[in-house]
Amino acid sequence: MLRAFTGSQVRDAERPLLERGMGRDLMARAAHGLYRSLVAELRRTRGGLYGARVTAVVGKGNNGGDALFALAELAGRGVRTTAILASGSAHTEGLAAFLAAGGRVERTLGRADIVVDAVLGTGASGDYRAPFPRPEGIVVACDLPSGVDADSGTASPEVWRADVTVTFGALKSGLLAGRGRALAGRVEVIDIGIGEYLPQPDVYVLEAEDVRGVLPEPRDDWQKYTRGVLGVIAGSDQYPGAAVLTTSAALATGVGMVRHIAPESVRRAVLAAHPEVVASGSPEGRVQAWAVGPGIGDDAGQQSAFDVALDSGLPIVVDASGLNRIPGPPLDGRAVLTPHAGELARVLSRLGLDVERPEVEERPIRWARLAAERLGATVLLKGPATVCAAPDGTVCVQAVSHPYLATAGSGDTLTGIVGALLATTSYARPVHVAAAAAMVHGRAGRIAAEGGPFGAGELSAAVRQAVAAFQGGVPEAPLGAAVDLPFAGR
Ligand SMILES: NC(=O)C1=CN([C@@H]2O[C@H](COP(=O)(O)OP(=O)(O)OC[C@H]3O[C@@H](n4cnc5c(N)ncnc54)[C@H](O)[C@@H]3O)[C@@H](O)[C@H]2O)[C@@H](O)CC1
Ligand SMILES: Nc1ncnc2c1ncn2[C@@H]1O[C@H](COP(=O)(O)OP(=O)(O)O)[C@@H](O)[C@H]1O
Repeated sequence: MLRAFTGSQVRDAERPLLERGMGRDLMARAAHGLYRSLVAELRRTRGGLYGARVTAVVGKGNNGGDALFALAELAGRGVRTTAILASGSAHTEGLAAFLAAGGRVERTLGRADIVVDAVLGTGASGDYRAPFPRPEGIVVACDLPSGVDADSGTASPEVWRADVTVTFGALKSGLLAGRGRALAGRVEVIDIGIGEYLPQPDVYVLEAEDVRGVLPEPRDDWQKYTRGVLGVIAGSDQYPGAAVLTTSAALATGVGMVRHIAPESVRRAVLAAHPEVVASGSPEGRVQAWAVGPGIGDDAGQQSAFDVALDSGLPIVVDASGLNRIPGPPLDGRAVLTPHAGELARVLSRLGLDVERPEVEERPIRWARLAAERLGATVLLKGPATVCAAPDGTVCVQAVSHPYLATAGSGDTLTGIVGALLATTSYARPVHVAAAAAMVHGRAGRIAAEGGPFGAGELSAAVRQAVAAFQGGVPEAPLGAAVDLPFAGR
């Protein structure tokens, strides 16, 4: 599991070392890490350092200092380096090292293979105005894209989109969610030796092996009931397709049985697609978990089935119109709610918090965490990155996804995946179940996208492949020191 921290958590972790006079060492490690990333980027894009030009736009703080020392190292390798002092002054020692190594200070952005954005890092406050429009070529952000808030991921309008962000000490929460995620590009974390001073993380990111730990491992002694039965309350005469999508996804994720509750016409549609489903008009028979809400609209029978499911005290995932029917807090700790930003804004408004969809999109971690704490349930907030928050404040952010997932019915698929995992993994925490489900869904989206755009009806086939890939332990992306945040800003 990767761990991410707020900007102030990282600054607090640096403090004991700064007090011991190690500030220069920390900056040297950060600068050397940035230098190495720039070398790798130059090798990747132009085959080597010979004849390369790198420009840094630097602010007056330590963020600019990091970049000046990094460029001094590059200059020592023969790279032509220029710096633009965005606020007229710069970190004194950094500038001296840069000039001594042959770097030049300019006023305008000329041609460069890479432009380093080092105006502001964790010391940013208030609105930021970039000194120039974003250059066309490769931008590498030093610690954070200047103007991105390290905690929330909110960003001033003019922030440059980075191709790569080289961040120091630890992954920052603001690079995982909100606009910060889209602006950061690929994120590389440089260890500067503050690990032992870091507190409890602000946010976690599940990796492939964590997802494997949540997925049930096939066992010889399984039988369909012990493996896990999922009750699905989905679909109505108005929205029959949602029931097909939810049950398809649950079956593809793997369950002992799906019991489906819906009006007759919907049951017929589900049975035509999946004859193995056990269907009835009202909740009956035992289940280990419930998936409730997709396509139930205002169907009175489905709504009272929902009440039965809620009263059962079993693990439950609630989506779509089901979210309008959740009772006030506290909910059962095993409940998982799966709103998108608009739905979460409505849920929060019912709790007396006046918030609109754009605010939720801007600070997804904050609002998901607040909703989970207030409701006493796990909240899975959907969007380009999926934020899963537990009532105790634990948050997981999963960014493996594909923009083609933004298609009608893709959320119904996710509900089926969450439901299947709730029914079959009694040992995992709901917040980890939710995050693992988001990973399966996101990876399925990527697999499906290999063949071009798709409708949600085609997603379940890819869900099976995603589950198989996680069970086989195939890493999705270079996770660990480098965090791949796919499609960010592209
Ligand atoms: N603290 C440390 O020991 C280390 C810090 N490091 C680097 O230092 C950075 C933090 O350095 P600083 O605390 O000097 O802060 P920054 O370099 O992020 O910027 C602070 C300066 O920018 C100004 N400023 C703030 N918001 C602004 C805005 N919206 N528009 C214009 N100017 C604004 C401030 O007045 C201040 O002078 C980190 O991001 C990281 O890059 C690294 O060198 C590792 C070690
Ligand atoms: N831009 C995007 N990039 C990647 N995934 C997205 C994006 N937008 C939405 N998603 C994902 O697609 C799904 C959409 O769910 P939802 O909005 O509930 O759709 P529906 O209600 O039509 O089923 C969610 O899992 C969400 O995280």
